[in-house]
Amino acid sequence: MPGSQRETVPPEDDFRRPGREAGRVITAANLTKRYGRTFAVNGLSFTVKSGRVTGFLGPNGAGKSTTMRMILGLDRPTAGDAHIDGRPYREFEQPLRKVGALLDARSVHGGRSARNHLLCLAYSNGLPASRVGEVLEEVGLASVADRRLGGFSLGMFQRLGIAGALLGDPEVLLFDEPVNGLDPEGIVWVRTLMRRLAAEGRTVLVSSHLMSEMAQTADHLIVIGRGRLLADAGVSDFIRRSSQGYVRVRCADTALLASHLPEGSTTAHGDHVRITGISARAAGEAAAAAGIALHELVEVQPSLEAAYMELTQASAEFTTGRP
Ligand SMILES: Nc1ncnc2c1ncn2[C@@H]1O[C@H](COP(=O)(O)OP(=O)(O)OP(=O)(O)O)[C@@H](O)[C@H]1O
Repeated sequence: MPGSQRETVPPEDDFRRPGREAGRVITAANLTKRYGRTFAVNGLSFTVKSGRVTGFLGPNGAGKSTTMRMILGLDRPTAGDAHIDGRPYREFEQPLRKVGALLDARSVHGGRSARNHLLCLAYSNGLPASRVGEVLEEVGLASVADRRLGGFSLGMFQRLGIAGALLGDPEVLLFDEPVNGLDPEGIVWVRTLMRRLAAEGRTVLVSSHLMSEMAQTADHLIVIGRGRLLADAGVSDFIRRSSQGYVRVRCADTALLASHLPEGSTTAHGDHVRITGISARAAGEAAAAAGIALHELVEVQPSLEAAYMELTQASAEFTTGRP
C-alpha cells in the first residue's frame, strides 16, 4: 500500500478460541431504510469477510451509521436484511460473545464508573467479571476505572466503547468512527488493535472519515454515497482504478516526447510532463522507439483521499463546494 507501513502484531493466543473458522461474514442484502421521504440506506448489498479490516466509507449522511445499526438490530430495515453468519443479530442469545460494537460512545449512563458500566454489560451477557479488568487494562483506562463517566473526555469515551466491544471476545466487530477524539497515541493504538483483530481471523468493519488512517488500517473498502453502494474493492485496487494516477517523465525535449505519445495524454508541469491514460511501461517504450533518453519515469499513484474524493464528489450531500 503506498505510503504506509504496517506493524506486524503477533496474535495473542489467549484471544484465540479453538474452532474459530475463516470466512465468517456480515451480509447485507438489498438493505434499505427509509425515514419519511429520505432513503438513509437504499438497496445496499455487500459482504464483510473475516481476517481483514474492511473500511466503511462515505460522506456525511451517506448511511454508514444506519447500516451498522441495522446490522446490530437497533433499526429495523424498511426492506432487505442484514445477517451475521447467516442469522439476524437479534437471534444471538448472548450477542456480545458474537459481535462487539462501538457506535455512539457517549450514550452511556454518566453516573456510573467505567468499571460498573462494563460489569453491567458483562453480567447481562453471561461474561466473567474478570474480563472487565482485562479490557480496562487493554484500552488504557485501568487507572480511571472507578471514576464517574460524567467527567470523561470524548477520547476516554471512545476507549470505553472499544472496551465494551472487546468484552465478549467476539468474532465480529463493528466500529463507527473509533478514532474520533483520540490523541495521536490513541489513533496508532486503534490502528494496531484493528490490524491485530483481523490477523486473529476476526471480522472487522470500521467506519472513518480519515482517509490517511484508513489507508494504513484497512485491507478492503466498502464505499457508499446517499445510501447506495459506490465501491466494494481492495484498497490498492480502489486506488489503482482512480483516474487521478499519472506517469511522471523528465527528458530534455518534452515536446518531442509528447509528439510520440497519444494526443492529449501529456500535460506540461514545469520541468516534467505528466502522462495519463497509458502505463509507465508503454510511455518508456514509446520514448525508446523514438530514441529519446528519459531522465525519470515514475508511475504516481493517487492517495486514497484523492481516489475517494473523485468517487464520492457527486454523492456528497453536505459540501462547501470547495475541495
Ligand atoms: N432517526 C432518524 N430519523 C430521520 N432521519 C434519519 C435518522 N437517522 C438517520 N437519518 C438520516 O439518514 C441519513 C443517513 O444518516 P447516517 O447517520 O446513517 O449517515 P452517516 O453516513 O453515518 O453520516 P456521518 O458520516 O455524518 O456520521 C441522513 O440523511 C440522516 O439525516
